[in-house]
Amino acid sequence: MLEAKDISFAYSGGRVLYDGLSLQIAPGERIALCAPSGFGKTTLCRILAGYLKPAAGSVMVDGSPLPLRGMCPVQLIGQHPENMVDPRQTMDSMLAEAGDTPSELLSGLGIRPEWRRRHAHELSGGELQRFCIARALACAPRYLVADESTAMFDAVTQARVWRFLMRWCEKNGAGLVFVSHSPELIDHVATRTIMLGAR
Ligand SMILES: Nc1ncnc2c1ncn2[C@@H]1O[C@H](COP(=O)(O)OP(=O)(O)OP(=O)(O)O)[C@@H](O)[C@H]1O
Repeated sequence: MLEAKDISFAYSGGRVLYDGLSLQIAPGERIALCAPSGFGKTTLCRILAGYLKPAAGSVMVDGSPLPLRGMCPVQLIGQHPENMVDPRQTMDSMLAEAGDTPSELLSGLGIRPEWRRRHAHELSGGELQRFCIARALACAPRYLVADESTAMFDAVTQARVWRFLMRWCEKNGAGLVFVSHSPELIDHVATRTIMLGAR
């Protein structure tokens, strides 16, 4: 179980985004996080994956806090892949950090072999995002957090990537938390919806 317990958070000088927020995500669930723009969906995604520390409360996986180092069981796929990679690394060396990347991950995400020798600036946003997704999955996470992660793809690629992600989660018993502004996508993917700010 991925559990956020009594989370409170405000950016320095900003308003309180949550005060005592709790949620639980079971393995195999696919949760859509919904709220109007600016309510703190991205911030919550970053807290759930250990990128931001809440002012109060905790994030636990199966009763243990997220590890301070080593592979995190909650992997974040962000909105801006260029912020998630080291510009000095080729895609192959970036992937190597996650250990061996199974070839079916690369083929399933439509990654072409010739892209692997390139640096981030030599790829389109969508091509780079496929590597970020591959790296996240190669870490064998228990939970995936996808923050508007497919908005840069054309409709066909978006459908292909979601089909792949849903199958991967099902096969590996992983839970998924995702943010999207598309009601169609939420309808298609989510097993449950959480409204941020709902009382
Ligand atoms: N690093 C930061 N420092 C200060 N304030 C921030 C920072 N990042 C985000 N904010 C503010 O925190 C609030 C929540 O931002 P967040 O990106 O989490 O919202 P969101 O619900 O994901 O929005 P959107 O749907 O537009 O992507 C916003 O008002 C934003 O301006």
